[in-house]
Order: sequence, then C-alpha cells, then structure tokens
Amino acid sequence: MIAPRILVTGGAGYIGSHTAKFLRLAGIEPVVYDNLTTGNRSAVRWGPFVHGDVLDTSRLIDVIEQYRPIAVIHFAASAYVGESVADPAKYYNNNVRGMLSLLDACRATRLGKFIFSSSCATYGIPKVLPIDEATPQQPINPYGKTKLIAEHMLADYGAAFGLSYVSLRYFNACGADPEGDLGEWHDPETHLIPRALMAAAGKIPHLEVFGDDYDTPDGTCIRDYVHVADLALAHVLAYRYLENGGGSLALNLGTGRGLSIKEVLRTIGERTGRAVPVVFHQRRSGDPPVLYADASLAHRSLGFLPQFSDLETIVRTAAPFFGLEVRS
Ligand SMILES: O=c1ccn([C@@H]2O[C@H](COP(=O)(O)OP(=O)(O)O[C@H]3OC[C@@H](O)[C@H](O)[C@H]3O)[C@@H](O)[C@H]2O)c(=O)[nH]1
Repeated sequence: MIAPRILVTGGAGYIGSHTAKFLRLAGIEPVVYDNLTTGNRSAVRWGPFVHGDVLDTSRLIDVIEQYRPIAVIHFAASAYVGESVADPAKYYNNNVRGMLSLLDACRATRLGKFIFSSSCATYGIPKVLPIDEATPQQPINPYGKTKLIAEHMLADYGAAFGLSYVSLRYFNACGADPEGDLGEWHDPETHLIPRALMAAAGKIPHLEVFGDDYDTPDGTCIRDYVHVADLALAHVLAYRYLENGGGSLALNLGTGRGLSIKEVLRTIGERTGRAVPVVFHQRRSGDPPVLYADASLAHRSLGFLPQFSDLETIVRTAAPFFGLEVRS
C-alpha cells in the first residue's frame, strides 16, 4: 500500500524537518517543498524533496497535482523578530503573500486540510497569564502581525472554500531530535538556548543577556520552552484530528511552565559542567517580560502532552550539536 502523503512547506527547516521525521514514523510520507534560503537540504531525509518557493503558486499546484497529498503543513516563512522590524517587506512578502499563494494552490487543487505554523508572537504583551487562546492577539512586531494576518486568511479561506485547519501557536521551540538525527541550525542563531550552548562551548565569547531588571523573581525574562519533538508530534496529532473530522481550531503549544533566563543558564551549567559566560545587556526592544501558555485546549482536542520538554531533556538533546557532553 502506498503511504499517504502530506505536503510540508519549509520542511528543510528546524521544526519542519523534525515534523517530517515524525510524520514518517506515523506512516505518512512527507513531501518537502522548500526554497533552502534558511532550510538545510541535509535535513530532508524522510521523503521526496522539491526545491521551490511558496510564492510560486503554479509550481505549488503542479507539485500538489503530482503528489496528491491529503493535507499541507505550512512552515515556510521568515521568523526573526528583530529582522521583521528592520525589513517588514520581507515578512509581508514571505509570510502573507506566501500564505495567499499556498491557499490559492489549495483552493485550485481542492486540498482541504491545512496545518499552520503560528506563534505566541501573535499575542504581543498579554495582560493575563497564562495565555489561553481567548487572549487578545495584539502583536507588537511585524513578524507577529504577519502570522496573525495569515491566521485570519486561513480562517476566511476555510469558511469560504470548506478548508479545515489547525493553527498551532508555538511558544519557544528548542531542543533537538532525541535520537540525534536532527539539530537546531539557524544562521544567524539568535535564540537563547543555542546561543547559551555556543557560549558554554567557547564558540562565542559570551552570551548577552538582554535585561536583568524585569519585574520577575530574578529580573530576567520568562518563557515557555517547548521541545521541538513535542511540537513535531503535535502536527501528527493535528492531522489525525482533521482526518477524524475535527473542526477548525487555533491551539497553543507550550508546557504551561515559565522559566527565567537564569534558570535556563543554571541547568545548562549543571548538565554540561561548563558555566555559561554571560554579559548583561540592556533590554532587547519588543521582548515581553513573561510569556507562558495555557495549553489545555491542545491537550483536550489533540491529546497533546509534552514528553520531552523538561529542561534537562532539552539541554541533553541540544548540547551534542554544539560539541558539548552532558552529564547523566
Ligand atoms: O542571546 C540572547 C537571546 C535571547 N535572550 C533572551 O531570551 C529570551 C528568549 O529569546 P529567544 O530569542 O530565544 O526567543 P523569543 O522569546 O524572542 O521568540 C521566539 O519565540 C516566539 C517565536 O515566534 C519566535 O520566532 C522566536 O524568536 C528573551 O527574553 C530574550 O531577550 C537573551 O537574553 N540573549
């Protein structure tokens, strides 16, 4: 029997490649469609690869007609908050026009199931914590705005053309494949945990900590760090949910637990035996002080329950990619 296929745009990227592996493990063939501007060809190992851009609607239509996927998972996007402030055109182009192009391709080919990579950045600075899906979405940077616009586009196309969808709002993705097949490769790398590991490994002189004067218990920002393998599995669960006739939804994917930067650095130091060299800097503009999810809706509707998102597992799986050994 031929395995069912899912089109995975951006499947050569960090969360996309992990998801492709989990799809394969679930008996689904991921057809990766990626322009390789930020993705890695070597991360495409679980199904066919098509080199293409999401802005190219006719090519998307050809690929969908060729492979006949039963659903699409859309990761392909630009995802640096700071860059989105400096170069909003890139974000409106890739994330909004890209979404429009893909939705038009789905409409033309009657591809009716869609899973979308959204972000906690769509919430901005929440007034109430934890953040549930009813929290007002008031993004404070162009990246978050483009993800929110794309969510609206998906909802409107869904209502008009009978497309069912799940928008997944990730909190802070981190960690690496528990079997060591895939890591986190961003260039440039801006995220806290990989940069802290780079500093611990001596690959950069130190980690800059952006602000220790926040109104939090230790003065540093608090985030909800969720392991990429837990996110990857959530996409498989989201597909199963749609396959079983589930209605369109937007869901938070986090752990419900907030960790401060200092807590993260302490665990990295303990696990690797190398203290992270740190220089305290002023706050980074646009950083909300505290973000953590109420992910109970994802638990109720998909059965989402993080298994890898404790900080020890995050560090243990990510550290080897930076040449660090981890104490058991
Ligand atoms: O070098 C660094 C990097 C980050 N940080 C801090 O660590 C915390 C986490 O920052 P990260 O850059 O890893 O992640 P962010 O919380 O900014 O956003 C992340 O999560 C939401 C996603 O949608 C975004 O794409 C992703 O960037 C912030 O408080 C940030 O200021 C540092 O102190 N130093």
